[in-house]
Amino acid sequence: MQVTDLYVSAPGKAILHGEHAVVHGKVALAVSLNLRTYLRLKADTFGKVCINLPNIDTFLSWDLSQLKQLVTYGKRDEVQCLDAELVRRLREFIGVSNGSLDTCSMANLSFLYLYLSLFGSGELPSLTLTVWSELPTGAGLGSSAAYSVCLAAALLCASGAIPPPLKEWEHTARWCQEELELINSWAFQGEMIIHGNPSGVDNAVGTWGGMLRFLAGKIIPLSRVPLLRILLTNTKVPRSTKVLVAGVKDKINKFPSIMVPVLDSVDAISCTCEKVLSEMTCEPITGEHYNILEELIDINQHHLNVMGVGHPALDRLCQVTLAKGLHSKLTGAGGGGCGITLLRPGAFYCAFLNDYVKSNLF
Ligand SMILES: Nc1ncnc2c1ncn2[C@@H]1O[C@H](COP(=O)(O)OP(=O)(O)O)[C@@H](O)[C@H]1O
Ligand SMILES: C[C@@](O)(CCOP(=O)(O)O)CC(=O)O
Ligand SMILES: [Mg+2]
Repeated sequence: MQVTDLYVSAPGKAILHGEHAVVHGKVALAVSLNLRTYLRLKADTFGKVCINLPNIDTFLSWDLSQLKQLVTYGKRDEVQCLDAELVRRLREFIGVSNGSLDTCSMANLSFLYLYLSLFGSGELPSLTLTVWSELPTGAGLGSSAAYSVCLAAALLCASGAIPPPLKEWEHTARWCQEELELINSWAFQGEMIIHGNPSGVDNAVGTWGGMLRFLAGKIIPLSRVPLLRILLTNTKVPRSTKVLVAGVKDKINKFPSIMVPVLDSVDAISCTCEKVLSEMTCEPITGEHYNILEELIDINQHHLNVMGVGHPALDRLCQVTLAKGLHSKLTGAGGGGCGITLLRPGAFYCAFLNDYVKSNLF
């Protein structure tokens, strides 16, 4: 089977409010970043599938004849849950245990899962896939989702399920809503392999971009939002979303009467933030709007510490920025990774920021 060469890309994201709580059915507000993951798919004739992942030093290839033995059915259309048997066979094939957090194994597993699910036991195409990113891997900016969205979009195009992103005579093109939903649902499968129990907010931002409200799988684009200046700081402390999400679940199971109100409070923070943002688009922006946004950031950061996903490096970010009157919280899964700091309009902060924050700025 011959496929056509193509390029796709997907953005990373920052969660303003609602990380972790969103996994348990609460509201999250998230926005796409101008840091993207890019994928190039090239057709080959060597009877192999090759994957080049320079960000994680992974360059691998598999013979199509080996891969064919792993599937026993046709293309999968049902994309609500993972095919546990295929995951088990793939784990055995690449030699990775169920509890493994190895970056490279997770990236390979999600790629092979999507490739084999989308092409099935029919004719498997020989291709080389190269994926590279401007996003830091494993730092809370949704690199796993941007990776999964790129894989899903490229492999769906290659399998003919959706049209190619650009035709020769077009300068820009858009997939229709139905096609984007298909990309999103397959990207969610990739996230399930990497995260274990994702909410779906990251792959939704990776697929649609912009700012959105996410609640239990329901995606509402927020088109009327004020321009906010947000500083991203990477503590460079490595962590795994999968481990952090599982830790929060354990805590909820252990102390339901203590943790459920915390999740409800995060939900209320997201809703209040959404309301303030909407007010800021229809009335003159005042210092009071910023005061509320800053208080919400502080309260949420405390809640995230209660959930057990803080880190001394994130505390340091909060202290250093607060000394300059700025408010910060972690973004994404926490445990290290990145934090966001809200900047007020019209001020030049950079010169005042401590070396700790300056050296970790994007
Ligand atoms: N550019 C990339 N190339 C290959 N794999 C990637 C890339 N970006 C992310 N991944 C996969 O996503 C995992 C990180 O996901 P996660 O822990 O959720 O962090 P993040 O906050 O960046 O999404 C990596 O271990 C890797 O398997
Ligand atoms: C913690 C969580 O809310 C966001 C995780 O984001 P990231 O993988 O750390 O970029 C998990 C999820 O929503 O699936
Ligand atoms: Mg992730």
